[in-house]
Amino acid sequence: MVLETGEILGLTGSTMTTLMFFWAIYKQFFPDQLRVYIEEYVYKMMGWVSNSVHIKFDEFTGEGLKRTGAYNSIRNYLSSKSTPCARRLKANETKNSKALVVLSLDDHEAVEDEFEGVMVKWSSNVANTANQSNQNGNNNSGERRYLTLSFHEKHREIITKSYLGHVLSEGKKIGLKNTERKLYTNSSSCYYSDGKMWSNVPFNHPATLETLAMDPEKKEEIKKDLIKFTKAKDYYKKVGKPWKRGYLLFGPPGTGKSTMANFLEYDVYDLELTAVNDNLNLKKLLLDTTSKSIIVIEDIDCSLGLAGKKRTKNEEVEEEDYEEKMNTHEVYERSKVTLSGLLNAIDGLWSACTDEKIMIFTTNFVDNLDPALIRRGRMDNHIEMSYCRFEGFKVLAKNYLDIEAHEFYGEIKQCLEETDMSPADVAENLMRKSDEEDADNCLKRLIKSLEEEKEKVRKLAEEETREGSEERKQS
Ligand SMILES: Nc1ncnc2c1ncn2[C@@H]1O[C@H](COP(=O)(O)OP(=O)(O)OP(=O)(O)O)[C@@H](O)[C@H]1O
Repeated sequence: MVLETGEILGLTGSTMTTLMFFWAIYKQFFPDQLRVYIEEYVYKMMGWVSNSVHIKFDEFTGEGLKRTGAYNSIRNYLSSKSTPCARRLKANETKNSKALVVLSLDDHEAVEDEFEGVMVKWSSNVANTANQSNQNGNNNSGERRYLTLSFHEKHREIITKSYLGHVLSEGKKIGLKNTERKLYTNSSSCYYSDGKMWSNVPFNHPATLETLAMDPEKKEEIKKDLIKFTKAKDYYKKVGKPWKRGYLLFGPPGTGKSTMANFLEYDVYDLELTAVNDNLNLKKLLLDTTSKSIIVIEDIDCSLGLAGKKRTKNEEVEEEDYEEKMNTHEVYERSKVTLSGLLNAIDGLWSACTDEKIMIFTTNFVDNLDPALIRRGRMDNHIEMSYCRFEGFKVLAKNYLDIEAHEFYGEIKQCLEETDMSPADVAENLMRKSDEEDADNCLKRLIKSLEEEKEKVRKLAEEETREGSEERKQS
């Protein structure tokens, strides 16, 4: 029997009407709670008759209070997969995000993904749970969202052992990239009024490794070292070391030591040691930092007082005496963090509690530091930030004046070799004082300033020689 087109359309129409009728009855007469059970049961039955495996990821934890980290990571991962191809996306306004809205898979929408030649399907689902709500207000309409991963039974091993780990770690990375970076600071009262140990502000430092004036080879080395570290999770695990790296940046003021903390897209914890009450609080503060973060302790020689410095015999005795008094609460006026407290905090057991930590210590006087503090393993990489030389100057001229060559470059090169000027001072001279000021003027100002500096040093040296010879005469 061959059906005419009209008959086919009629048949389809009446089937659709019947289905819609039953659907309306089902929705109207079955209580929400019962519908959830029925839907889950049907879902299970489908699993029995097909070869597919389904894994469900709920949006909220069992108590319904907190969105699960896994759900967030998967949502981020799927956002990157679905944005270019899914037909229906949802725009979510999220706190602390760089973008105004973050796109994700809309409810009842699905997207396919491929991993090592295996195809999987992700779908975004909603179940009605009228009486369940949570305190976040995100789910107060009584809807429970979940993501379902479906794949063929024969790929169970690769999916559970490799694919899921891949999705979670990629999603976490995407989340971090999308999140606004923060700069954290600690306070002397230990806890802020909101009960937190750190307060934070959005951190949008414009400096990058590219804009930093320093020897290009050294810059490349640092870049490679940082990138190697960020990818070395498995290596650190294999050799049994916590995944952390310490950098000691030393050199004169204004050479970019503090700015260096900016070179990974990580949150920065600017730890003010003088505001830390004691060793215990230092540990608590460090435990309260997140993974993938940079902890900066500036001017470590000044922050720790005597404790961080190389000591003479007398000073060692004084220090022991001080520590004893400190334990009996007799002195309060100095930073109460001791050298051993700091060493413990850097590489004690706590340091294995969170992953991917970078510690940066800066100092103007590296020779003053106790060798225990800066030994390799604690401070893995010692980087000298030095005065501005010609290569560094070229970077600054490009940044500040948009020029790559100039007739004054020869003269400037020579001056920079004969004079020690910090990149901060060179940059200050190159900064246009008005919109109209041209590059020639800025470069002339720099040359004048370099000449003056050279003259100052020459006079100082002369004076010192004179004083030396007078002393010799007298003795
Ligand atoms: N190497 C550099 N390249 C580009 N700009 C620099 C460099 N060094 C310093 N500057 C400029 O000088 C400012 C101060 O630099 P920064 O605070 O990083 O120096 P520092 O070495 O930490 O100084 P201090 O020892 O006094 O803390 C920076 O904001 C930046 O504008």
